[in-house]
Amino acid sequence: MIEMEKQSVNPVKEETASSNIFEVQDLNLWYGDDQALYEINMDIPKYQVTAIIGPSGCGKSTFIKTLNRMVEMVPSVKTTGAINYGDQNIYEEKYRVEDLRMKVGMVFQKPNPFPKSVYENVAYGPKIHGIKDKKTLDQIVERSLRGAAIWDEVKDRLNENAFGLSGGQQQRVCIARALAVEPDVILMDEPTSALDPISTSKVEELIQELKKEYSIVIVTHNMQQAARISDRTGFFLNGELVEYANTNQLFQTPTDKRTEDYITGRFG
Ligand SMILES: Nc1ncnc2c1ncn2[C@@H]1O[C@H](COP(=O)(O)OP(=O)(O)OP(=O)(O)O)[C@@H](O)[C@H]1O
Repeated sequence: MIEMEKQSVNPVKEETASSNIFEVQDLNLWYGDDQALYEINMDIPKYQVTAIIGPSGCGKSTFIKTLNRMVEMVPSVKTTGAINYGDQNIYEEKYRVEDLRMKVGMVFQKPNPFPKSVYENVAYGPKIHGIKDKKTLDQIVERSLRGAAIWDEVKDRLNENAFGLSGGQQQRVCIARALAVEPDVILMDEPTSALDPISTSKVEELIQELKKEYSIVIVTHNMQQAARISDRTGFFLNGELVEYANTNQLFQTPTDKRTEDYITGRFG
Protein backbone atom coordinates (compact mmCIF):
# COMPACT_ATOMS: atom_id res chain seq x y z
CA MET A 1 0.00 0.00 0.00
CA ILE A 2 1.11 3.54 -0.60
CA GLU A 3 2.62 5.41 2.37
CA MET A 4 0.76 8.54 3.34
CA GLU A 5 1.83 11.31 5.69
CA LYS A 6 -1.02 13.66 5.13
CA GLN A 7 -3.83 14.39 7.59
CA SER A 8 -6.96 12.64 6.57
CA VAL A 9 -10.22 14.50 5.98
CA ASN A 10 -13.65 13.49 7.10
CA PRO A 11 -15.85 11.81 4.53
CA VAL A 12 -18.00 14.37 2.76
CA LYS A 13 -21.25 12.76 3.72
CA GLU A 14 -20.58 13.75 7.31
CA GLU A 15 -20.23 17.38 6.30
CA THR A 16 -22.88 19.92 5.39
CA ALA A 17 -24.08 20.36 1.81
CA SER A 18 -22.51 23.80 1.55
CA SER A 19 -19.03 22.34 1.91
CA ASN A 20 -19.35 20.80 -1.56
CA ILE A 21 -18.50 22.59 -4.76
CA PHE A 22 -20.29 19.95 -6.88
CA GLU A 23 -22.89 17.37 -6.05
CA VAL A 24 -23.12 14.78 -8.80
CA GLN A 25 -26.40 12.88 -8.72
CA ASP A 26 -27.25 9.74 -10.70
CA LEU A 27 -25.13 10.84 -13.64
CA ASN A 28 -25.23 8.61 -16.73
CA LEU A 29 -23.50 9.44 -20.00
CA TRP A 30 -23.61 7.88 -23.46
CA TYR A 31 -21.51 8.44 -26.57
CA GLY A 32 -24.16 7.52 -29.14
CA ASP A 33 -25.39 4.10 -27.98
CA ASP A 34 -22.35 3.34 -25.86
CA GLN A 35 -22.72 4.10 -22.20
CA ALA A 36 -19.51 5.50 -20.69
CA LEU A 37 -20.68 6.56 -17.19
CA TYR A 38 -23.13 4.70 -14.96
CA GLU A 39 -25.10 6.21 -12.07
CA ILE A 40 -22.30 8.37 -10.68
CA ASN A 41 -23.03 9.91 -7.29
CA MET A 42 -20.24 12.01 -5.91
CA ASP A 43 -19.97 15.03 -3.64
CA ILE A 44 -16.87 17.04 -4.47
CA PRO A 45 -15.66 19.15 -1.55
CA LYS A 46 -14.63 22.79 -1.71
CA TYR A 47 -11.00 23.80 -1.21
CA GLN A 48 -9.73 20.26 -1.44
CA VAL A 49 -8.01 18.20 -4.08
CA THR A 50 -10.16 15.37 -5.42
CA ALA A 51 -8.33 12.78 -7.49
CA ILE A 52 -9.94 10.52 -10.09
CA ILE A 53 -8.04 7.30 -10.71
CA GLY A 54 -8.68 4.13 -12.69
CA PRO A 55 -7.41 2.13 -15.66
CA SER A 56 -7.36 3.41 -19.22
CA GLY A 57 -10.83 3.79 -20.73
CA CYS A 58 -12.69 3.69 -17.39
CA GLY A 59 -14.24 7.13 -17.95
CA LYS A 60 -11.94 9.48 -15.99
CA SER A 61 -11.61 12.12 -18.72
CA THR A 62 -15.26 11.80 -19.64
CA PHE A 63 -16.24 12.37 -16.03
CA ILE A 64 -14.02 15.40 -15.42
CA LYS A 65 -15.32 16.97 -18.63
CA THR A 66 -18.91 16.64 -17.39
CA LEU A 67 -18.06 19.12 -14.63
CA ASN A 68 -17.71 22.04 -17.07
CA ARG A 69 -19.90 20.45 -19.76
CA MET A 70 -16.94 20.29 -22.10
CA VAL A 71 -18.01 16.72 -22.84
CA GLU A 72 -20.88 18.19 -24.87
CA MET A 73 -18.38 19.18 -27.55
CA VAL A 74 -18.85 15.60 -28.75
CA PRO A 75 -22.17 15.87 -30.62
CA SER A 76 -23.35 12.32 -29.85
CA VAL A 77 -23.14 12.81 -26.07
CA LYS A 78 -26.29 12.33 -23.99
CA THR A 79 -26.51 12.64 -20.23
CA THR A 80 -29.08 12.01 -17.54
CA GLY A 81 -28.90 12.99 -13.88
CA ALA A 82 -27.75 16.22 -12.32
CA ILE A 83 -24.62 18.05 -11.31
CA ASN A 84 -25.40 20.70 -8.76
CA TYR A 85 -23.02 23.64 -8.56
CA GLY A 86 -24.10 26.13 -5.93
CA ASP A 87 -27.86 25.84 -5.95
CA GLN A 88 -28.20 25.09 -9.66
CA ASN A 89 -28.05 22.00 -11.82
CA ILE A 90 -25.55 22.81 -14.57
CA TYR A 91 -27.39 20.42 -16.92
CA GLU A 92 -30.61 22.42 -16.81
CA GLU A 93 -31.34 23.82 -20.23
CA LYS A 94 -31.40 27.40 -19.02
CA TYR A 95 -27.94 27.16 -17.45
CA ARG A 96 -25.49 29.25 -19.48
CA VAL A 97 -22.45 27.20 -20.32
CA GLU A 98 -20.34 30.38 -20.78
CA ASP A 99 -20.96 31.28 -17.12
CA LEU A 100 -19.97 27.80 -16.05
CA ARG A 101 -16.72 27.78 -18.03
CA MET A 102 -15.72 31.10 -16.41
CA LYS A 103 -16.09 29.57 -12.97
CA VAL A 104 -14.76 26.12 -13.78
CA GLY A 105 -11.37 26.35 -15.48
CA MET A 106 -9.55 23.45 -17.07
CA VAL A 107 -5.93 22.44 -17.59
CA PHE A 108 -5.14 19.64 -20.03
CA GLN A 109 -2.68 16.80 -20.33
CA LYS A 110 -0.47 18.52 -22.87
CA PRO A 111 0.34 22.16 -22.18
CA ASN A 112 -1.68 24.08 -24.80
CA PRO A 113 -0.64 27.74 -24.72
CA PHE A 114 -1.86 29.92 -27.57
CA PRO A 115 0.84 30.88 -30.12
CA LYS A 116 1.08 34.29 -28.47
CA SER A 117 3.21 36.00 -25.87
CA VAL A 118 3.17 34.87 -22.25
CA TYR A 119 1.34 38.11 -21.40
CA GLU A 120 -1.32 37.63 -24.07
CA ASN A 121 -1.92 34.05 -23.02
CA VAL A 122 -2.83 35.14 -19.50
CA ALA A 123 -4.63 38.37 -20.48
CA TYR A 124 -6.76 36.57 -23.08
CA GLY A 125 -9.66 35.51 -20.81
CA PRO A 126 -9.98 38.83 -18.97
CA LYS A 127 -9.88 40.69 -22.33
CA ILE A 128 -12.66 38.48 -23.69
CA HIS A 129 -14.64 39.38 -20.62
CA GLY A 130 -14.31 43.05 -21.43
CA ILE A 131 -11.33 44.24 -19.41
CA LYS A 132 -9.42 46.74 -21.55
CA ASP A 133 -7.53 48.89 -19.08
CA LYS A 134 -3.82 48.14 -19.47
CA LYS A 135 -2.99 48.70 -15.80
CA THR A 136 -5.74 46.35 -14.67
CA LEU A 137 -4.62 43.72 -17.19
CA ASP A 138 -1.00 44.10 -16.03
CA GLN A 139 -2.13 43.45 -12.46
CA ILE A 140 -4.19 40.41 -13.43
CA VAL A 141 -1.31 38.96 -15.45
CA GLU A 142 1.15 39.42 -12.60
CA ARG A 143 -1.24 38.06 -9.97
CA SER A 144 -2.11 35.02 -12.09
CA LEU A 145 1.51 34.22 -12.95
CA ARG A 146 2.45 34.58 -9.29
CA GLY A 147 -0.48 32.33 -8.37
CA ALA A 148 0.82 29.72 -10.78
CA ALA A 149 4.34 29.96 -9.28
CA ILE A 150 5.93 31.05 -12.56
CA TRP A 151 6.22 34.84 -12.22
CA ASP A 152 9.91 34.88 -11.30
CA GLU A 153 10.77 32.67 -14.25
CA VAL A 154 8.88 34.70 -16.86
CA LYS A 155 8.68 38.27 -15.56
CA ASP A 156 11.43 39.34 -17.97
CA ARG A 157 9.98 37.29 -20.84
CA LEU A 158 6.37 38.44 -20.83
CA ASN A 159 6.49 39.51 -24.46
CA GLU A 160 8.15 36.32 -25.70
CA ASN A 161 6.11 33.61 -27.37
CA ALA A 162 4.92 31.04 -24.81
CA PHE A 163 6.09 28.25 -27.14
CA GLY A 164 9.66 29.23 -26.23
CA LEU A 165 9.16 28.09 -22.62
CA SER A 166 9.85 24.58 -21.33
CA GLY A 167 6.93 22.15 -21.13
CA GLY A 168 6.68 22.57 -17.36
CA GLN A 169 6.74 26.36 -17.68
CA GLN A 170 4.10 26.22 -20.42
CA GLN A 171 1.87 24.14 -18.17
CA ARG A 172 2.17 26.68 -15.36
CA VAL A 173 1.37 29.48 -17.85
CA CYS A 174 -1.74 27.47 -18.77
CA ILE A 175 -2.60 27.27 -15.07
CA ALA A 176 -2.07 31.06 -14.83
CA ARG A 177 -4.38 31.48 -17.83
CA ALA A 178 -7.04 29.48 -15.98
CA LEU A 179 -6.54 31.57 -12.80
CA ALA A 180 -6.81 34.89 -14.66
CA VAL A 181 -10.60 34.69 -14.91
CA GLU A 182 -10.90 34.00 -11.17
CA PRO A 183 -12.53 30.57 -11.28
CA ASP A 184 -13.90 28.65 -8.30
CA VAL A 185 -12.73 25.30 -9.58
CA ILE A 186 -9.76 24.06 -11.56
CA LEU A 187 -10.15 20.78 -13.40
CA MET A 188 -6.90 19.10 -14.35
CA ASP A 189 -6.81 16.17 -16.76
CA GLU A 190 -3.47 14.43 -16.21
CA PRO A 191 -1.66 17.77 -15.99
CA THR A 192 1.78 16.32 -15.36
CA SER A 193 1.82 13.32 -17.67
CA ALA A 194 3.82 15.19 -20.32
CA LEU A 195 6.24 16.72 -17.79
CA ASP A 196 9.63 15.67 -16.44
CA PRO A 197 9.93 14.81 -12.71
CA ILE A 198 11.16 18.26 -11.64
CA SER A 199 8.35 20.08 -13.45
CA THR A 200 5.92 17.49 -12.09
CA SER A 201 6.94 18.19 -8.53
CA LYS A 202 6.62 21.95 -9.13
CA VAL A 203 3.07 21.49 -10.41
CA GLU A 204 2.27 19.16 -7.49
CA GLU A 205 3.54 21.78 -5.00
CA LEU A 206 1.53 24.40 -6.82
CA ILE A 207 -1.64 22.31 -6.50
CA GLN A 208 -1.16 22.24 -2.73
CA GLU A 209 -0.97 26.05 -2.73
CA LEU A 210 -3.92 26.47 -5.09
CA LYS A 211 -6.31 24.48 -2.96
CA LYS A 212 -6.23 27.26 -0.36
CA GLU A 213 -8.24 29.35 -2.82
CA TYR A 214 -9.70 26.94 -5.35
CA SER A 215 -11.38 23.56 -5.44
CA ILE A 216 -9.39 21.13 -7.56
CA VAL A 217 -10.35 17.96 -9.38
CA ILE A 218 -7.49 16.06 -10.98
CA VAL A 219 -7.45 12.99 -13.20
CA THR A 220 -4.26 11.02 -12.81
CA HIS A 221 -2.92 7.72 -14.05
CA ASN A 222 -0.38 7.87 -11.30
CA MET A 223 -1.56 6.42 -8.00
CA GLN A 224 1.45 7.76 -6.10
CA GLN A 225 0.54 11.21 -7.33
CA ALA A 226 -3.06 10.80 -6.16
CA ALA A 227 -1.76 9.62 -2.78
CA ARG A 228 0.69 12.53 -2.50
CA ILE A 229 -1.55 15.41 -3.44
CA SER A 230 -5.21 14.59 -2.99
CA ASP A 231 -7.57 14.73 -0.04
CA ARG A 232 -10.18 12.48 -1.60
CA THR A 233 -9.93 9.86 -4.29
CA GLY A 234 -12.52 8.27 -6.54
CA PHE A 235 -11.72 4.96 -8.22
CA PHE A 236 -13.49 4.46 -11.55
CA LEU A 237 -13.81 1.15 -13.37
CA ASN A 238 -15.79 0.50 -16.57
CA GLY A 239 -17.68 3.77 -16.17
CA GLU A 240 -18.66 3.15 -12.56
CA LEU A 241 -17.46 4.93 -9.46
CA VAL A 242 -16.44 1.85 -7.52
CA GLU A 243 -15.15 3.57 -4.41
CA TYR A 244 -14.87 7.16 -3.23
CA ALA A 245 -13.28 7.96 0.09
CA ASN A 246 -10.66 10.07 1.74
CA THR A 247 -7.37 9.33 0.06
CA ASN A 248 -5.70 7.81 3.10
CA GLN A 249 -8.55 5.42 3.59
CA LEU A 250 -8.88 4.45 -0.06
CA PHE A 251 -5.22 3.54 -0.38
CA GLN A 252 -4.77 1.95 3.02
CA THR A 253 -8.06 0.23 3.72
CA PRO A 254 -10.09 0.01 0.52
CA THR A 255 -13.52 -1.48 1.08
CA ASP A 256 -14.06 -2.89 -2.42
CA LYS A 257 -12.04 -5.85 -3.67
CA ARG A 258 -11.75 -4.21 -7.12
CA THR A 259 -10.14 -1.10 -5.57
CA GLU A 260 -7.73 -3.27 -3.64
CA ASP A 261 -6.81 -5.24 -6.76
CA TYR A 262 -6.18 -2.04 -8.69
CA ILE A 263 -4.11 -0.21 -6.09
CA THR A 264 -2.01 -3.28 -5.38
CA GLY A 265 -1.25 -3.58 -9.09
CA ARG A 266 -3.23 -6.73 -9.85
CA PHE A 267 -4.65 -5.07 -12.95
CA GLY A 268 -4.60 -1.79 -14.86
N1 LIG B 1 -15.35 11.25 -28.26
C1 LIG B 1 -15.72 10.00 -27.97
N2 LIG B 1 -16.58 9.32 -28.76
C2 LIG B 1 -16.95 8.05 -28.47
N3 LIG B 1 -16.52 7.36 -27.40
C3 LIG B 1 -15.65 7.98 -26.57
C4 LIG B 1 -15.21 9.33 -26.80
N4 LIG B 1 -14.34 9.66 -25.82
C5 LIG B 1 -14.26 8.58 -25.00
N5 LIG B 1 -15.04 7.58 -25.45
C6 LIG B 1 -15.22 6.25 -24.83
O1 LIG B 1 -15.65 6.42 -23.49
C7 LIG B 1 -14.98 5.50 -22.62
C8 LIG B 1 -14.24 6.26 -21.53
O2 LIG B 1 -13.17 7.01 -22.13
P1 LIG B 1 -12.33 8.09 -21.33
O3 LIG B 1 -11.43 8.77 -22.30
O4 LIG B 1 -13.24 8.91 -20.53
O5 LIG B 1 -11.49 7.15 -20.35
P2 LIG B 1 -10.20 7.46 -19.49
O6 LIG B 1 -10.37 6.71 -18.21
O7 LIG B 1 -9.99 8.93 -19.37
O8 LIG B 1 -9.05 6.80 -20.34
P3 LIG B 1 -7.48 7.18 -20.46
O9 LIG B 1 -6.91 6.95 -19.10
O10 LIG B 1 -6.97 6.19 -21.46
O11 LIG B 1 -7.39 8.61 -20.92
C9 LIG B 1 -14.08 4.65 -23.50
O12 LIG B 1 -14.75 3.46 -23.83
C10 LIG B 1 -13.89 5.52 -24.72
O13 LIG B 1 -13.67 4.73 -25.87
